[in-house]
Amino acid sequence: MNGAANMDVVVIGAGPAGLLAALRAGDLGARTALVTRDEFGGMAAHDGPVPVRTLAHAARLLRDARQLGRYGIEVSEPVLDYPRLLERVREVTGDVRTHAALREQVAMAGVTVHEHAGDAHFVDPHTLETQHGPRLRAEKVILCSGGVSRRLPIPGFELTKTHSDAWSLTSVPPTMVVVGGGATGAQVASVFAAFGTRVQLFEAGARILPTEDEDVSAAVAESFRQSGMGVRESFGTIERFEATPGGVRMVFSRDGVRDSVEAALVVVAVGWRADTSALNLAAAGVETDPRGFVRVDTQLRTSAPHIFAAGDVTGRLMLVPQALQDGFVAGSNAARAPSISVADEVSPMGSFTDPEYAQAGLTEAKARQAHDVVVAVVRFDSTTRTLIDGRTTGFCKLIVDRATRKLLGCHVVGERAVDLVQTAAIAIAAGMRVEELARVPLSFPTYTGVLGRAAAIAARQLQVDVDRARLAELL
Ligand SMILES: Cc1cc2nc3c(=O)[nH]c(=O)nc-3n(C[C@H](O)[C@H](O)[C@H](O)COP(=O)(O)OP(=O)(O)OC[C@H]3O[C@@H](n4cnc5c(N)ncnc54)[C@H](O)[C@@H]3O)c2cc1C
Ligand SMILES: NC(=O)c1ccc[n+]([C@@H]2O[C@H](COP(=O)([O-])OP(=O)(O)OC[C@H]3O[C@@H](n4cnc5c(N)ncnc54)[C@H](O)[C@@H]3O)[C@@H](O)[C@H]2O)c1
Repeated sequence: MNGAANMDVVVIGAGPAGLLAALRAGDLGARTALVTRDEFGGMAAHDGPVPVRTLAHAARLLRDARQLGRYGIEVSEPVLDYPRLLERVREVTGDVRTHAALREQVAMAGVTVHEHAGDAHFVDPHTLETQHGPRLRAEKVILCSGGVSRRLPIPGFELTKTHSDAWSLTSVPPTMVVVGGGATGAQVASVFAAFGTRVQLFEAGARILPTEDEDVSAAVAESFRQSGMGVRESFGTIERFEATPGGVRMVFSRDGVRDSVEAALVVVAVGWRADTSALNLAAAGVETDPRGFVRVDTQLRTSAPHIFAAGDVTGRLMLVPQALQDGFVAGSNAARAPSISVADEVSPMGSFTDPEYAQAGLTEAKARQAHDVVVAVVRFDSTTRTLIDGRTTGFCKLIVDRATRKLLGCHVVGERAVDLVQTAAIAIAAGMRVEELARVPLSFPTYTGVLGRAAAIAARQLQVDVDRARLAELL
């Protein structure tokens, strides 16, 4: 109709959720089209984890270089050439794009891909138009349009930046205020502090990283402060932003007392909202929840029965592995009668700050709400590998159910926290008892060994397998 190509399934957005949704629908034999505003890979590949992790890697290299003297290696003070670092970021995102296995698989599944199509929007519940691409008629639609930084309705907000502006800076700013101490804000603050920027991190809530275990928030804040970063929690309410000769001033107040802070750059990272403004969801009868995310049921069906949604646009756990799982579920359910649901699986997550932090399973506070728990903590200043590497900041905390002896949660601050926590996630997913984990002869001396030691300490507290567990306590 009206020259529109007829498809069984149209997927909007080629981030991780959209790629998996299109691949799955194509694999199941549905005539599938994938339309995306810009490039294949979405925010994840071009503006999120891949480029930000590249900046974080540069920050790590600087840290490592500054440690060389401790190991008898004399070099001059490292100097960062920011434009060259951005070249490296472009090279990495290009390589990831070229080698993305999903591109080939999507093509092999017979999916028609429309890259750089501009914004897609609904004309009616089954018809979509794109700015630069085709008009499509779809039996089923899967919304995978991701999210964008939340804006604050505050005078002068247009003077502020987001993490995305890192890609267009020509040099490292001398000073920076970061507003919002969640995963994005903490990462931006940590990376630019390592690059030599004097950073002040402002968090409205009582602690930075509010979804992490309380001990993790406290330890990361303490490390940030020790490194010279200003960390202001419960700082009050922002009144306005103003331009100054040297940058931007943020005026805020707390308990009736007005204060201000000024920096060359103010970066705001106060959360993520669904990227739905261009979609004209009203024409399709798709409802959003009070936070503005697309409302879905466990089979990822929206309020319109033939339209599904997956990934960040739903506002559930906003991470790449979850986007991929969502994509699989939505692609399966769109291509055939809805039959599978999103599972409530253990979701390891963490961030590449200095120090790194990561979690799998429940925080201690949440675990205590429903379980009688045993908690074992191993500090990084007492374990062999961390001492060898001179990385003695941090800890590994294991939370175990006293009755079942199963692992409920693992929280790590310190070097390689994100990798260490993966092993805990495997143990949690496998339903291992803590003494079983303590018995695994982990390699020595390793960061994962710290987890073995925490498991051994917990087993001793539970008085199980005490003699064998003692072996792991050497790690
Ligand atoms: C700074 C930062 C760091 C992060 N680090 C990590 C990390 O280390 N690990 C991790 O797991 N997660 C991380 N995340 C989160 C992760 O990037 C997201 O959870 C993930 O990208 C979500 O995938 P998605 O497919 O839902 O959406 P996206 O990756 O956002 O893709 C959505 C795509 O849809 C397109 N689109 C939007 N609207 C339209 C339209 N109307 N028409 C056509 N196309 C449209 C967009 O242009 C985009 O290409 C990070 C996020 C940020 C911001
Ligand atoms: N490494 C990673 O895995 C990674 C990195 C970045 C983002 N992400 C994902 O992206 C999503 C968005 O992350 P985010 O950090 O942008 O948002 P977020 O919602 O996780 O954190 C926003 C922070 O800003 C604070 N805040 C809110 N309003 C404020 C205000 N007016 N002034 C000061 N502070 C205010 C909040 O209390 C919170 O701490 C998260 O779900 C996260 O999982 C993941």
